[in-house]
Amino acid sequence: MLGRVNHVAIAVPDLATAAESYRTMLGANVTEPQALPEHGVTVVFVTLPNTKVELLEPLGAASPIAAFLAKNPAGGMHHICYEVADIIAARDRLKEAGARVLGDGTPKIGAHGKPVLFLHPKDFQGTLIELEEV
Ligand SMILES: CC[C@@H](C(=O)O)C(=O)SCCNC(=O)CCNC(=O)[C@H](O)C(C)(C)COP(=O)(O)OP(=O)(O)OC[C@H]1O[C@@H](n2cnc3c(N)ncnc32)[C@H](O)[C@@H]1OP(=O)(O)O
Ligand SMILES: [Co+2]
Repeated sequence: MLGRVNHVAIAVPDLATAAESYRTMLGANVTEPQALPEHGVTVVFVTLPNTKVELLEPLGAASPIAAFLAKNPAGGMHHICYEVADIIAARDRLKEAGARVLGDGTPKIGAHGKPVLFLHPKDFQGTLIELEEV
């Protein structure tokens, strides 16, 4: 069911500082900020030869990452995104297996313009999983 790792996401308290650190300290190629109010985050992507790193900061008062940053004020690894060919089939298989699909189960359009869903971290070894249909 799982394809490539599309991205690994790091929640950060300040996106500009984090992006600059990747550019100057790590010599990385970092995209410009993308505000995604429907997700409650602003993101940049660090482009790598084999995958991406998504740096994200809260956007708006109801950001889903606010509680995470309250617990991890310096930031930290937030989620891993796996690619799937058919997100509805993946969702239904996971629900059948007893996994909690977050939200109402309807995929949202993610940062790459593709449908995404999230799976509860408590069902996957303490790791928040995002699925992106490619
Ligand atoms: C940019 C768009 C898109 C893309 O295209 O890439 C994105 O990536 S958007 C990214 C932001 N959106 C989301 O994260 C949506 C899914 N997340 C959620 O629905 C919530 O964050 C959550 C996972 C349900 C947690 O909600 P929260 O308000 O933090 O609830 P709790 O504080 O009660 O947490 C419950 C429990 O889970 C632990 N937790 C929370 N977040 C994570 C995490 N990222 N990784 C691992 N564990 C996490 C939290 O510590 C609690 O555990 P206990 O304290 O042991 O109960
Ligand atoms: Co993501």
